[in-house]
Amino acid sequence: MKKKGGAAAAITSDQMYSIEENGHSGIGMRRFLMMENAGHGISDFITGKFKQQLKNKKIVAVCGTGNNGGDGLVAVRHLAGYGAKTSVVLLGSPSDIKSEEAKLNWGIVEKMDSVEIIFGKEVSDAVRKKILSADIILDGIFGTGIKREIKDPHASAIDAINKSKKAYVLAIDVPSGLDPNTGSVYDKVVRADATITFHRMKKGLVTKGARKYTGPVRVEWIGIPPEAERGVL
Ligand SMILES: NC(=O)C1=CN([C@@H]2O[C@H](COP(=O)(O)OP(=O)(O)OC[C@H]3O[C@@H](n4cnc5c(N)ncnc54)[C@H](O)[C@@H]3O)[C@@H](O)[C@H]2O)[C@H](O)CC1
Ligand SMILES: [K+]
Repeated sequence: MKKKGGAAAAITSDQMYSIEENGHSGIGMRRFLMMENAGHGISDFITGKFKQQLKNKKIVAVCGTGNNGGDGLVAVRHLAGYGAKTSVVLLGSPSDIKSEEAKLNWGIVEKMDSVEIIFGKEVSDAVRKKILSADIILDGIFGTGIKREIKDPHASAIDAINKSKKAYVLAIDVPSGLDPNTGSVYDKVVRADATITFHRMKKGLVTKGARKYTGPVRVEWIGIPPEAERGVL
C-alpha cells in the first residue's frame, strides 16, 4: 500500500488546480470556502504551535495579490481573535488582488481595527522593520501560481523574511520561491520553519533538498470532496 502524504501521494500544481476546479464548478464546493478552510487551518496550526498564547504576539502576514495571499488574509482574521497584534503587508495595490475570494477577504480585513494594513509596490523601511520585528510571519507571497523571475517588491520581501532572526516563519502552501512541482528555487526562496500545504502533498515539497526551505510539512484537508479527484489522480 502506498503511504498517504509521502512522495508517492504527492501531486503537481496542475493536478491541484484541476481538483480545485472540479470541487468548485462540478460539486459546488466554492473556492471561497476552500480559502476559509485553508486560512483556518493556518490559524489552527499557529494556535496549536503557540498553545494559544498569542496575546500581543506580533503576527505579520506577507501577502501577494493571488490566492496564496488570500489564505493569509483569512488566517490573520482568525488569529486577531486570539489577541495577537496582527498586520497584513500586501505586496501590491488592493486593486491588483486577482480573485473574487481574495477580494472578499480583503474587504473584511479592511474593516477590522484589529488588523493593521500596509500595502504598496515597494518594500519600504517601515515594512522591513515590521517584518523584522514580527514574532510570527505567515508567508503568503507565492503558492502554486508561481511563474517567472522574482523581482521587487517580492524579492525584497523574501530577503526581509529570511533576515528575521526571531520570527517563527510558516509558509502557506509552498515556501515562496520554491517550484511546487520540481522543488527548484526560482531566484530566492523563503526559508520557513514549517509549511502547511493544502489538500495533498505537492511534488516539489518532497524533493531532495527542499526540506531546508520547507521545514516539516503538514498536509491540511480543506474540505474539497475526495470525489473532485476523479479523473485527475
Ligand atoms: N485547492 C487549493 O489547494 C487551494 C489553494 N488556495 C491557495 O491558492 C494558491 C494559488 O493561488 P493563485 O492565485 O493561483 O497563485 P499564487 O497566489 O501562488 O500566485 C500569485 C500571483 O502572482 C503571480 N506571479 C507568479 N509568479 C510571479 C512572479 N515571479 N512575480 C510576480 N508575480 C508572479 C501569478 O500570476 C499569480 O496571479 C495556493 O498556493 C493556495 O495557497 C486557495 O486558497 C484555495 C484552494
Ligand atoms: K507561500
